[in-house]
Amino acid sequence: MPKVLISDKMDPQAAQIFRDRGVEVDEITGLKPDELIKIIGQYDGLAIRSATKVTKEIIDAATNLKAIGRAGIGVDNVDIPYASAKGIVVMNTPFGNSITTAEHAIALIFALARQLPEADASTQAGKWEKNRFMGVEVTNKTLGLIGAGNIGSIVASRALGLKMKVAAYDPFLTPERAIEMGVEKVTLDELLAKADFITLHTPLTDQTRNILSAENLAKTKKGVRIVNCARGGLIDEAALKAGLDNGHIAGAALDVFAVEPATESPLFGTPNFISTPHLGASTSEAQVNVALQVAEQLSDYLMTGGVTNALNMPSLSAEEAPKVKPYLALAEKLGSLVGQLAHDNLTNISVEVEGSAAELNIKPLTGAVLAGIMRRYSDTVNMVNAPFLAKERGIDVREVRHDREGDYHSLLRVTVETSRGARSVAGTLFGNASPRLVELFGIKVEADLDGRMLYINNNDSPGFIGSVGSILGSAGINIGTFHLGRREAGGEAILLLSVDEEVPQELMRKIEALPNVRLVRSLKF
Ligand SMILES: NC(=O)C1=CN([C@@H]2O[C@H](COP(=O)(O)OP(=O)(O)OC[C@H]3O[C@@H](n4cnc5c(N)ncnc54)[C@H](O)[C@@H]3O)[C@@H](O)[C@H]2O)C=CC1
Ligand SMILES: O=C(O)C(=O)COP(=O)(O)O
Repeated sequence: MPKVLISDKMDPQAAQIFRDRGVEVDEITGLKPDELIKIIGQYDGLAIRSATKVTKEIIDAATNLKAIGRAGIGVDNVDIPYASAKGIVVMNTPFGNSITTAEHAIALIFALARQLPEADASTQAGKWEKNRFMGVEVTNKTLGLIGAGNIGSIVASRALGLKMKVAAYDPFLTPERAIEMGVEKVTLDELLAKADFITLHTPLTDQTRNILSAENLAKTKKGVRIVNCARGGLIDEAALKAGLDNGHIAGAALDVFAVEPATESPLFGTPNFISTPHLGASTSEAQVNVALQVAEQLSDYLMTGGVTNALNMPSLSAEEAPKVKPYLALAEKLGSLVGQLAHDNLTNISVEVEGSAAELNIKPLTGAVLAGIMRRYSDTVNMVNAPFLAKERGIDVREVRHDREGDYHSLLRVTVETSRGARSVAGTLFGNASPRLVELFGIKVEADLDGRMLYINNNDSPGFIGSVGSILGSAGINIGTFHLGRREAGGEAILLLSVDEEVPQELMRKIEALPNVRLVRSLKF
């Protein structure tokens, strides 16, 4: 039974879903990194929010971990490249808390416009400072939206409802989408120059880090009010403090900080500064959404192989997964066969599907083929990290889907470029379930690729099979299955044998020394 650790505070429905789906679950929150390192090795899945930092050290200790599920959106607390290299799927729940976070941004816009927290504190202190708290209307003001994705779009629609004008800066926002959203697409400098309010809704990346730098804050309109419900690190906090102190910035509201938990900050106590402790996603509705989703996604992956919302792997629905699974096994076996036989540095790999295989999602199949091929470099390779390893090695991967009907109801073909030209292997599923090789380097040969095998490439000649059989037999090596194929009578032939134990080197050399032998290889599946 797979085992999952919930390491951040999550709605209890998450644990219930894991149990209902047959996944064992522990809920231990507030672990320090060294405490997490000690226990993470026993888990197949890890469910987190933003508090758990999944660093290289944690991943190195996570020797059984197959998937990390983020109950929320931002995954900057997970070292995704390292998780990918270790073959761990990283998933998030990209929509579950977006309305809630957008609403928090709108709440902070109003809180700034009317200085609600300070007015509240003053009133409750018995001061009744009616004249101190002069606010501004948001109607007809320009909201500068940095990042117009899921949350940014919801903020824009709410702001338009409040009769604000919305100017959006997002390099990936198309003019058509901007029209559909009812926003003006602008450059960052245009936004800084015209916005009365600025709200940030981008992930934290190398491009967005410090996007509101001291230099950019200086380009803003005097009296600007700034909201950040996205990620700390997008704003230069020291420059923000200076802007508030010198009156250029009329107000700022931060839900997120460069260092969290932010228990101290030069910003604390600054007039017109509002803060909340990373509450953007904290509503009962959003927390139920993300908890249910993450538990379902992780259980699907661990129990059926279904992949949803993964950031480092193609999606595969839970319905599709059982259909694709036998093809994944076939794809991996064909990849492994090619990897073991073509010893060149492979630079071009093509994966072709036809018949019923052509109706499937080809991406996971390609991942499995690559995993099979790359296994000769590393035994920790899997469908998640294989495409990354292939890319790292500069391998060009092509996927081809044929509509044509061939000799088989479905066919998967893997072709690699070698110094001796293109070499290709093909296979099918028997009874829709058992992977079967049907062609090896242009020669028709039907074989199961299982366990230990011996590949012999020879010139077709009488008595050859008998000599191989007697070499193995006299050494007490049992032959399980025997598969033959040849180009034409007397031409190039292939012998694929399954053997019950490893064939020692001296026997391999004996077979190599037989007349008409071109190549002998020991294979393992
Ligand atoms: N405070 C909180 O509790 C929460 C914070 N968030 C954060 O909100 C942020 C936005 O989330 P979503 O809208 O769901 O993400 P999203 O991926 O849907 O949208 C992000 C947008 O940023 C844009 N973008 C990327 N690079 C950019 C750049 N250099 N300049 C301008 N725009 C750029 C993208 O094109 C995309 O449209 C994320 O950082 C997420 O972690 C999300 C949920 C809760
Ligand atoms: O979903 C996100 O990106 C968030 O920032 C929410 O963080 P949280 O789950 O509340 O720790």
